[in-house]
Amino acid sequence: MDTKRDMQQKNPWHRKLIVILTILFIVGIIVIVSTAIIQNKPLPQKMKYGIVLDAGSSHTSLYIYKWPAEKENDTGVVQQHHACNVKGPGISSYSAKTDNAGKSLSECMDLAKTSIPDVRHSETPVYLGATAGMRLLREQDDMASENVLTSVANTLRSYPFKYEGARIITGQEEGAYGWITVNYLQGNFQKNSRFFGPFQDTQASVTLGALDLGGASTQITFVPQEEIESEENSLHFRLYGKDYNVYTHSFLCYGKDQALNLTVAINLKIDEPDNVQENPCFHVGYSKTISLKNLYKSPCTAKQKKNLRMDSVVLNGTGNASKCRENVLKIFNFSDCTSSSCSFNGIYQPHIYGSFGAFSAYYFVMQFLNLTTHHETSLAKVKEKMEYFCSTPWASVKQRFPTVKEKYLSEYCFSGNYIITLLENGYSFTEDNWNTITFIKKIGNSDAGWTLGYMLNLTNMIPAEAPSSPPLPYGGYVAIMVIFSLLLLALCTIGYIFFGKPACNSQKHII
Ligand SMILES: Nc1nc2c(ncn2[C@@H]2O[C@H](COP(=O)(O)OP(=O)(O)OP(=O)(O)O)[C@@H](O)[C@H]2O)c(=O)[nH]1
Ligand SMILES: [Ca+2]
Repeated sequence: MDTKRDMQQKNPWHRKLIVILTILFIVGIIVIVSTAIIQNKPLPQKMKYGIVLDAGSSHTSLYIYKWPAEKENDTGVVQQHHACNVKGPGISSYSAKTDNAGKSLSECMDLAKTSIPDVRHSETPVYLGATAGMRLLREQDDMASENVLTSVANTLRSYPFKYEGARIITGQEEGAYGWITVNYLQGNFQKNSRFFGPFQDTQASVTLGALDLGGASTQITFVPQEEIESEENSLHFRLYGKDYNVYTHSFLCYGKDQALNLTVAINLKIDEPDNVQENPCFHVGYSKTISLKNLYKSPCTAKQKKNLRMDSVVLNGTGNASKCRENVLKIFNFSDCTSSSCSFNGIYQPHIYGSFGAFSAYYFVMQFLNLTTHHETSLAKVKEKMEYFCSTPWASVKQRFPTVKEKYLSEYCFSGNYIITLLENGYSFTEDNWNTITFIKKIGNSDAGWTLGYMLNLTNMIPAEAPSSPPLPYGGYVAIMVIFSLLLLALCTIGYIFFGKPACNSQKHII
């Protein structure tokens, strides 16, 4: 009995109960904290997908984008998942056999079907946007352009995706969406764009201008320092709570393929001896016969049509970069400016301002010519390199680059000189601001181009206002939970030490 009483005095039942309760309490806290942490841990994310087909003048590309479903409106979350180059020419080349335009897309569309999970197919939007090649075909033959669009639409509808339309986008849209793409990918809209009470800065963040050089048209888009004078070149955006006034212009016929045709046509002399044109934009030893029917077929060159007795002309390269630029310059008209400043052909352009990203053919050409590292390459150096490259005989060029497609290789001399002329004489870039241009293909994993901006806009993924509060990052959440539970534990221990013991003692007395 004494031993039992001793035991009871040493280890009274309520003391045991307190210990058990404390253990249960601590275990409970651990369970609650762990559950809360696990619940808040980003679960395997549900991804959404979108498909955009860029039906350009020279070829069609299909882009698949993906983004986490819950973060739809955060900037910078949409990424390129996959890209596919359609075999064959652009859809406008199928004007005589319009059924084949749709068929040409099947291979890439089949690929899209396998690269997007089946369960997502029905909710995945698919858009086709056609650019300058189709704008020209519509000018030439409205019916044929309609038939081509019907053909591609029928093919797209035959897939399990959510068909959202096939249309010719305007040059203004092409410029605008290219600008949105590069700035979205650069994260420029995100910078300082969260909404913190009434003090949000509505001043637009610094953005990157967009230079796009296609086969049939070219776009320039940027936020100028001065006010934009012409409404038709002006875009107003409110993105993430900031206002942007953007200048854009698309020059139809000034893509590099149409510009080459235009340069040949303008420099063609009626009394060309033996139907031969000495052409400084091609290498010495290079010779190419072009049919005049083809040359004048496009609305871009139709106005240049001369009364020639011959059917074709032979272009014989003379390989001279500065003479090439003199020839190219003739396709630009620098008179007839009715605004305070113009680029060319009487088109208003504010002064060049800020930094630029130049993509598409700007990149293909400058990358091949090794002229993309502009920080070391001045405009004078670029011209010097062009002089050397163009004067290299065609046989040597071919020998040096045996794997490069002959069509591309033969045109780099023209293309490089065209790019210099367009940027320097057309848009008024100078030696001083040449280094503000970066030649880019991709930003992160995504290609620079208008397609991403087009999809972001059509799926309403860029909100006008900034998200109201920054979400707590996962790490921060874990830290807060741990600190909170440690505090609770400390309080518990203190409580037990100060109040638990006297309570035990007093109970001891009672018993
Ligand atoms: N060197 C080189 N040239 C290319 C390559 N891909 C396309 N091009 C050429 O670059 C020019 C522009 O190509 P894109 O930007 O695809 O033009 P596009 O979208 O078809 O034409 P637009 O409808 O005017 O935008 C065309 O003359 C193409 O033939 C490439 O990989 N290397
Ligand atoms: Ca293009």
